[in-house]
Amino acid sequence: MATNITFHEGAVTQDERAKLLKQQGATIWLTGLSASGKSTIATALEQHLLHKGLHAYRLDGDNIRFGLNKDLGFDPASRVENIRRIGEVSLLFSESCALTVTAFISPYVSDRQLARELHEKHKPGPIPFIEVFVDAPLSVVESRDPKGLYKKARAGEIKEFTGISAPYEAPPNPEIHIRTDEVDVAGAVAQIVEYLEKKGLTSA
Ligand SMILES: Nc1ncnc2c1ncn2[C@@H]1O[C@H](COP(=O)(O)OS(=O)(=O)O)[C@@H](OP(=O)(O)O)[C@H]1O
Ligand SMILES: Nc1ncnc2c1ncn2[C@@H]1O[C@H](COP(=O)(O)OP(=O)(O)O)[C@@H](O)[C@H]1O
Repeated sequence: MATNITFHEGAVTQDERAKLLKQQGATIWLTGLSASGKSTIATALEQHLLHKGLHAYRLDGDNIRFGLNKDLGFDPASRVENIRRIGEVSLLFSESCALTVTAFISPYVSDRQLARELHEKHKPGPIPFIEVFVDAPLSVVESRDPKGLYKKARAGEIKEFTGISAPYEAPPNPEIHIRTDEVDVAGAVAQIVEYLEKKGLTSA
């Protein structure tokens, strides 16, 4: 038996897509030093949103630096290109109405600003870009050192390591500022979810 297809005129608009999927997309852009808690918070946030029935998707080193961006290292030009591509990919996911959570150091203000502009100047309408500063002092992240990278960086075994021998430019005006040396993971996720709720981004 032939499948009955209903044809609709023209290409789907952003508003139609959001109505059909009962969800608006947004990019939740986590930035911070290595071991500040980006991946831990992004994973917990993704879980929370999915269990609320929302389409959430996390982009982090595991699915980007080992795939799309496996040609890139950690010199300044590579980091710029890394963040440029991630900005483009997160825009596509958010355009498809996902709540997209990115977890990259993204050390330069100018690159995060370019990612923001890509979302805010999006045609036919802006896509929310929410910058989240995942913040903890260097002394704290260095004492966490879950992968032993700070130790290696101090020993000179890793060159251009963020916070030790490469710069990290803190966001001067993030939408959300989380101090992970003061709040636990649940508290951090709650801070982001409250913001999303206030902006009407969590009502499926
Ligand atoms: N030189 C140097 N500097 C910083 N980080 C390094 C470096 N070499 C490897 N790593 C590991 O790569 C992770 C950071 O990748 P990102 O894509 O987030 O970096 S960036 O945004 O392009 O700066 C980072 O992971 P996280 O600890 O999850 O942040 C490190 O594990
Ligand atoms: N409040 C917190 N939020 C997130 N992670 C925390 C917090 N307190 C301690 N941690 C720990 O800090 C480490 C952060 O590692 P990770 O999430 O991989 O950071 P990043 O992705 O920024 O490199 C984890 O071992 C995590 O359990």
